[in-house]
Amino acid sequence: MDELASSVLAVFILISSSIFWYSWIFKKSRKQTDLLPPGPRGLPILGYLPFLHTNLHLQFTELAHRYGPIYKLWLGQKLCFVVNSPSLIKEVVRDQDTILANHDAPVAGLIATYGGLDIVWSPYGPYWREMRKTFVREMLSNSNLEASYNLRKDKVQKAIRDVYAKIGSSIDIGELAFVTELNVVMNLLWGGTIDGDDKQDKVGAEFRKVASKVVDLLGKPNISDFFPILARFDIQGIAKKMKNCLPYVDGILDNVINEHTKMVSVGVEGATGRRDGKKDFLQILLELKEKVTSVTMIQIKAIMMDIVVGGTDTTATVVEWVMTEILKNPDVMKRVQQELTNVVGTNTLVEEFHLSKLQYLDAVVKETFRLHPPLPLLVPRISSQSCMLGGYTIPKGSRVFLNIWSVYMDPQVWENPSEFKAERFLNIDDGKLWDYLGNNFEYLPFGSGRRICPGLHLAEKMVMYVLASLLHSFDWKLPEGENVDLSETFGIVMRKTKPLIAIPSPRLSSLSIYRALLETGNNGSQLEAQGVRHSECTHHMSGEPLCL
Ligand code: HEM
Repeated sequence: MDELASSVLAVFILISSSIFWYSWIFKKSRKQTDLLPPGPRGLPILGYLPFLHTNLHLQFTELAHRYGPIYKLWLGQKLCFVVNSPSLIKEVVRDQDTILANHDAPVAGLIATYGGLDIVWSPYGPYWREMRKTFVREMLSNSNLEASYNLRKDKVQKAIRDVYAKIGSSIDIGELAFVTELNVVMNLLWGGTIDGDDKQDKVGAEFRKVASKVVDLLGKPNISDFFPILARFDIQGIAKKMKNCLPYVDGILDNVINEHTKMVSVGVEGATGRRDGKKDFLQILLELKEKVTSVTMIQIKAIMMDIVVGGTDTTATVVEWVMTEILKNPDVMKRVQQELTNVVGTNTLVEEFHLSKLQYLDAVVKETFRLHPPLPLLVPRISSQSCMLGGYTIPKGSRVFLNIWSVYMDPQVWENPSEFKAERFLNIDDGKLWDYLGNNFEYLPFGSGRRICPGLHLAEKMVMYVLASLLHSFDWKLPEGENVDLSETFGIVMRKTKPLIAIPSPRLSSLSIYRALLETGNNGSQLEAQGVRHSECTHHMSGEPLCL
């Protein structure tokens, strides 16, 4: 009933605002017609909104074939531009980088980040610069990433134990990847603060529930974003739902922060520094707050939200797509595993120092980023002033989509673009940069320019580490009679439509896994409890717990 009432209200407001709206567009377009690029026509008031398909990146690429490398379209009240070529993308992120440096913040995103106090949605300026600098220098510096390695390792090894306990049964790879990446992210955030797997798991489970709700709400198209004039009516109730989530997120973050403060006040050993080489991000942020009094607790929480939302679904989705491509191409699986055997051996588990030597796996991940980019339109930008792009005017306040999908599918740029071919990233003689740093405008999975993803080095480590570990410890196959399905669904992150289900079998001998897990700090009874058994060992049969 509520929904019906608000829809009727919406229609009424739509009609009454249409007269005002029409005259506004007319005035605007009359002023700029000559300089605007071509683009598809839409309906009055609604623009092209009713014609949008679910998979926006595919539709935008089809439209590029019709209208060229830059075109315009109205989505409700918003004038949008889609750029589709490396040279135009370069114009956005280099030549016009200050004018187009803002991300176009959705209503739900602003609510989730305490009014846009985070990095993703703050406008380009001194506040954003300070927050980003803090994030990159204080939390994601090489030394801090090194210091937090144990926090990643704990959770990746937990994933190996969990998979080992399910040998021979069907596993939802997306869920495994999401839980693992979220555990890794949460351990990085506050793993040194909350000691003990049980306590961490409890906070993790609470946070997982609310984090997936936040991510889902962020992915929903919201009328308020296309008709800011209607935002206060919140027709789909998305703002209200997000506001309802916030106290839960806040409560969890407050609890963790209080726990930490308590540890410091009662003088728990190492609470203000590193313990066992662990230094979590919360520790770094709270130390920073002591040093820089202008940093507030709300800003700390907003940064934590960026890390959870930015670092989980994205990395987990890539892991699931890589596993999908590997299961579709058994030769690729064989070659990846051969490389793992050569680099890591068969008696030890993967460690992060191995990753830089896994060149073929790196190429497989890069090719997967190209064929299944988590953000095929990156994060849309908004013009803070009127500017020129490709010879056309981009009026102030327009939304600009950077369609990297159309570049990835362009046969002029990539030979046989729809084909999975990891080797193209091994060809170091072509004189091009095939890294994630955003300087090659033909390949930009993490964006480019001053807004490039600051979490890219951490993301690269997390994706490679989880994949290498899953593929080194286990062989994977599809359930009997199943085929690999490649369909995708566009959203805040482009996910697989149908979850990938696969069955693990041990690749290393069980004794090797058992020994390796023990050597890396896991305890014997914990392994036994989770079903990791050193079955070749006769002592095990006689019940001896530590027989190695
Ligand atoms: C596979 C994983 C990831 C992908 C594909 C990805 C992709 C992106 C992209 C495309 C952007 C926008 C860049 C632009 O506008 O040019 C971005 C921004 C951002 N990402 Fe990531 N990201 C990933 C992981 C992470 C992680 C792990 C974190 C945090 C630890 C993170 C935090 C952020 C933040 C804070 C921004 C906003 C930067 C700003 O506005 O200045 N991301 N990311």
